[in-house]
Amino acid sequence: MPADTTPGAAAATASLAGIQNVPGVPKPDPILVGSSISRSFGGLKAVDVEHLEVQRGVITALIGPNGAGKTTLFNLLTGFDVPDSGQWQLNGKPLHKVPAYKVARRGMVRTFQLTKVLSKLTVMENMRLGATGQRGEKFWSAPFRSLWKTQEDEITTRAEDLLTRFKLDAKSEDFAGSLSGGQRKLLEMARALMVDPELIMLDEPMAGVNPALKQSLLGHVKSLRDEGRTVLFVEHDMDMVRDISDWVVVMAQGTIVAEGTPQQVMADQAVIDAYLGTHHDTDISEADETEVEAAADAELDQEADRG
Ligand SMILES: Nc1ncnc2c1ncn2[C@@H]1O[C@H](COP(=O)(O)OP(=O)(O)OP(=O)(O)O)[C@@H](O)[C@H]1O
Repeated sequence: MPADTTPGAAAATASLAGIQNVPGVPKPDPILVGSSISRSFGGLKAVDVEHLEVQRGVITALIGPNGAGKTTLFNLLTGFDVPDSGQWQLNGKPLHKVPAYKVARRGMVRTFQLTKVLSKLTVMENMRLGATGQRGEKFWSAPFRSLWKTQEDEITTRAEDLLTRFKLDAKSEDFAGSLSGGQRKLLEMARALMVDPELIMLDEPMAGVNPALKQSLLGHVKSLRDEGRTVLFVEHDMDMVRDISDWVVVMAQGTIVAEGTPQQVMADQAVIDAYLGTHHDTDISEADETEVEAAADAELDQEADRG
């Protein structure tokens, strides 16, 4: 795999140098800090995170087997669900009990595993909706109409620029429902950028994306880091995790069981244990594959010897 030579990659690696690979480890410049975050559904503790810090300006992957609590943690952090306990801060400001639209205004937005683009609205209308929560609605009254108009123009220009960047400008007036799965993911990412977030959280950005668009999506995620944004993403596609993440956090049964660089994490026994015994549709590492192949070869050799 070619080395990542994007401008943000070297800075991200440098900012993480020397950090211990242990769950909950403090970071030198965390944009997001959370403690004692828990959420149960009936008798099941879906999330039970003691401590988590997300380093600013880097791409962090959140991985773990199905049902580990990754999406639930995303929902809690972004105000789409309410925890049983816990607190967390964005840039040092508490976000606990802050509703989702206000979380977005403060600079943290998320996308969804199943895209939430509105099929019966055009691509442009979806983009404009991404900007709601800005000043517009308050400024509708007559004395402020010209200010409102200025803001509307700014929103349109920003939407057009983002659609061009994500190569969706030709589809601006198409219904979002006519887009492919990958294009919807791009639209969701572009829409999230309407509020100019500092921290963008992507829930399974590669799910349902065809191979041709995958590279383009990876490039877009890296470009977010190049702009100085922080990215936290949930993903099962281990190639993507290996390819673009600077840091990896591993969840299993609601807790964080490992943290580290992709190389450290893929070699971590706790991670391998977390994945074993749980149905999962992706491999863990090439090293594992080699080990499995070697074991199979040895077994065949034994069979041959016996035969
Ligand atoms: N609204 C809910 N009601 C009841 N149980 C829920 C609810 N949401 C999540 N859970 C349960 O909480 C646990 C964690 O689910 P969650 O979706 O957060 O896991 P995940 O790590 O994102 O999994 P996946 O990788 O499959 O998306 C699972 O056992 C799930 O069934």
